[in-house]
Amino acid sequence: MTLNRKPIQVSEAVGRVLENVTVTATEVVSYLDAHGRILANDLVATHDVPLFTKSAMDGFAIRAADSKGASGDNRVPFKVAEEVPAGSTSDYVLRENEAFRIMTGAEIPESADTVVMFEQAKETDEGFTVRKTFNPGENIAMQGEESSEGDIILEKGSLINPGTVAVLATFGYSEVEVYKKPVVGVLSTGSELLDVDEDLVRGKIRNSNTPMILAQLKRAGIEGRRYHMQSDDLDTLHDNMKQMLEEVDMVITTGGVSVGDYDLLPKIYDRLGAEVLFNKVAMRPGSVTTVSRVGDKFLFGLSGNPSACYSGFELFVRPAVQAMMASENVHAPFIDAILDEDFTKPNPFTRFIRAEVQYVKGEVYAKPSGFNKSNAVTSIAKSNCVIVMPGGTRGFEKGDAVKVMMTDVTSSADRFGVE
Ligand SMILES: Nc1nc2c(c(=O)[nH]1)N[C@H]1C(S)=C(S)[C@@H](COP(=O)(O)OP(=O)(O)OC[C@H]3O[C@@H](n4cnc5c(N)ncnc54)[C@H](O)[C@@H]3O)O[C@H]1N2
Ligand code: MOO
Ligand SMILES: [Mg+2]
Repeated sequence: MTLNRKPIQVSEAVGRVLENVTVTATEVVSYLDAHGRILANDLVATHDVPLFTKSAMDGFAIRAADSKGASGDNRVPFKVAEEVPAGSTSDYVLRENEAFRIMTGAEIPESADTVVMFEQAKETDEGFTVRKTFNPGENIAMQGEESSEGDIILEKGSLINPGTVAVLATFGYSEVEVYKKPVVGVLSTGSELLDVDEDLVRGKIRNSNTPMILAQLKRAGIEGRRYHMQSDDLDTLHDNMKQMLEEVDMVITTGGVSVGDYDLLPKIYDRLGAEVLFNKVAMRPGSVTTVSRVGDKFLFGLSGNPSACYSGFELFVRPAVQAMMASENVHAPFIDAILDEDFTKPNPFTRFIRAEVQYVKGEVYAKPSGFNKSNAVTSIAKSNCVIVMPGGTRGFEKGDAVKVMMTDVTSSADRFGVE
């Protein structure tokens, strides 16, 4: 184990992780299970949308020419010849001043070319009258106006969102080829750790990292596999991790990556013959975060301190998981915000501060979410983002511009966004 590790910049560390990604194989899933997955092929339109020229309104379909010259003083009368509800069609050919009573979504019969909304017509015993000249195409959705058969609607690598699911259904794709979700194993190390339902005893604490990471994986759309936490015993830990490597595509451990007598991960990477991509990053917290590789499998050695562990996941694991599924957009959104309270500590390394973003009158404010040391756990719970302060900077003051990495886009303002 080397005590003098050489720190690399965060961006370089992220880059090294992404360079080493192996994309997962693909599988075919039901369109109903496809949300959150990544398309393995271009999604191609199997027909025009709209599929046929249809009424966009409830009203009357007429020949526009028949309304010529209509005005308030000279209302032009129409007679209803047939009804066309949505889902029905008609081959009836309109004669002069005849109309279809037609509903939104119904196919426009060949002989009609415009639709008079109910609100634009005055109903009479025989039909209705209009008070203006209609142009062809009014209140009509034209076949193919949105997209044409053969169009690429979404490219390979796109995230399947609820709209994509609707597109799959539109085009009759009941199944879709997507990239497999990596199988991710999570193992916390530390002889001080107890399980959630164990009684606290002197010198011990409950394991909060494993469940936190399982939740972070869930937020990234992955069902992680929980491994039972391990004491700091070299042989057992080694054997367990070797076994894990046979069962999963990616191993996440927490704790034991620093330079303490019982920080065993460096020795285990050695024994496993892992290629260490980096073991020191110029960041706080989580400077000892270590990422290595055995074959095409990543081992993420996250720091044991909860805040460092959390940030390490968001910075390195989340993009890696996305990239393994061939996502085009692997990074969290970074936004500009106004710092909402003084932060006086200098930042020799890039600093990540769990924080809360709020939108106030069109401005974005970010405020540290409480006690924020590496060992903090409560500030993670109150955060929806992480403030990034570049290395080599002095303290920041309230009102300064800062960069913010969003972690939780489901968080929202306390009021509805429009009056
Ligand atoms: N001589 C030095 N000592 C330390 C350094 C250093 O550079 N030189 N770095 C410090 C920093 S910074 C950090 S961060 C920690 C990293 O420690 P490890 O990643 O080796 O993690 P552990 O030693 O196992 O645990 C650290 C801390 O976190 C608690 N912990 C661990 N696992 C969990 C868990 N699953 N749930 C909740 N809490 C957990 C553990 O009890 C310790 O308090 O090293 C510093 N030391
Ligand atoms: O690695 Mo530690 O979390 O920098 O404070
Ligand atoms: Mg340690």
